[in-house]
Amino acid sequence: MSNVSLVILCAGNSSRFNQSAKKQWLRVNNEPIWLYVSKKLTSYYSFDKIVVTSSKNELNYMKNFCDNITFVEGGDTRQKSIKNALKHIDSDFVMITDVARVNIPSEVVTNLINSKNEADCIVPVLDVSDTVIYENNTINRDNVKLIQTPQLSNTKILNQALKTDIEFTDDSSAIKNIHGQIKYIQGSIKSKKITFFEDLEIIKELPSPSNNFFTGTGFDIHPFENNKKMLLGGIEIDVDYGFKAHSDGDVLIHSVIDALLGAIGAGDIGEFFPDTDEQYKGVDSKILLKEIVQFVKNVGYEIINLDLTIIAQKPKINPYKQEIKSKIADLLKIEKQFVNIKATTAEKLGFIGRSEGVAVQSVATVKYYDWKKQI
Ligand SMILES: Nc1ccn([C@@H]2O[C@H](COP(=O)(O)OP(=O)(O)OP(=O)(O)O)[C@@H](O)[C@H]2O)c(=O)n1
Ligand SMILES: C[C@](O)(CO)[C@H](O)COP(=O)(O)O
Repeated sequence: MSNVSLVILCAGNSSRFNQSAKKQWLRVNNEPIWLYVSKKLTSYYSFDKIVVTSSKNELNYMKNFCDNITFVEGGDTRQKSIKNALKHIDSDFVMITDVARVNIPSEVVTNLINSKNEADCIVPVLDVSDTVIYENNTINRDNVKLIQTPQLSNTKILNQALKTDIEFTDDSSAIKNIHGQIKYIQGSIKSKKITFFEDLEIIKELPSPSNNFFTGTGFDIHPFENNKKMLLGGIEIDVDYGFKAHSDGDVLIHSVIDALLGAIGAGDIGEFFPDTDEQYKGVDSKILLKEIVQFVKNVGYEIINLDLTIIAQKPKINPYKQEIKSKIADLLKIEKQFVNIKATTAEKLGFIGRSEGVAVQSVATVKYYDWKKQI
């Protein structure tokens, strides 16, 4: 046992990166950055345990990628995410890093490990080579250091240091606040963090996302219910019956959601919006689809096209096809030409043939967001 655990902080919103995909979900070949970073750091050193913090809605999805990482829900701030992660650490030392420092060199990790008994927190820093102005006055740049991650802390002392309401921007500042001992070691320009879109330059040497296309299928059925508004594909259908359901019953949108989740390997609609949850009672399915489209994009995909088959003895679908296409294209934020709708009866066979309900089958295709093309 090495007595050192690794925490990769990955629960941020990536708001300053300002792209449809979050920075932690950019792909290197088929690997999201967070997994790439985790594999890289664990190739340098044999950590006791690897903990990755995740935002609440990405936590279950992350678990689909590997079994040797403990995934922990992050908090509203970096520091709260660290506190949550520390609850899962039982080694004496913990190395904590930002996920967006993608190119950390092995020497930095080795130097941190080798210094672990020399202070309460070991911190890689960089000197500043430009002139520095602070509140309009030029100050001695030799006194200015840029603090990086990973930082290696004594777990007990870090836990103690974080028992505060003060929000620190890094672990060493919290430890310094309780008069812990800090040792600064040489950082690396290669450890620079991706914060803004322009910072993609940092990873331009890494392989592009793979050109793979991914497909997913969706299927949903709802029975009719009299005297209810019918919503299908996000539009109102002019009949005096609707669909029986926990939500608004939009069987087409539910099928599309499952196809999208299938394409990105994220399970099914019930895992995101359980039909036992009161908050989804009567919910507008367009809201659910918007949330899923956002999720698909956040975790690093672009939607290519959608092909739908509506199986209905009644109502007649043809008069509504164009309007449904426009609505779905708008919700998916793709061009209308990439949404296809087919309708068929069930030839009077079975429950659909007896006009008891409608089924919709969908196929969605997605590909990775290509960050390299954006540089
Ligand atoms: N509540 C939070 C906020 C941030 N982080 C992580 O802490 C690091 C801080 O880096 P930063 O560049 O600030 O990431 P974001 O918070 O995602 O970026 P932004 O501030 O632009 O939204 C990142 O690894 C981020 O995922 C976290 O785990 N939990
Ligand atoms: C921890 C850190 O990376 C050290 O420089 C930095 O403080 C993180 O800052 P951010 O505001 O979360 O980008």
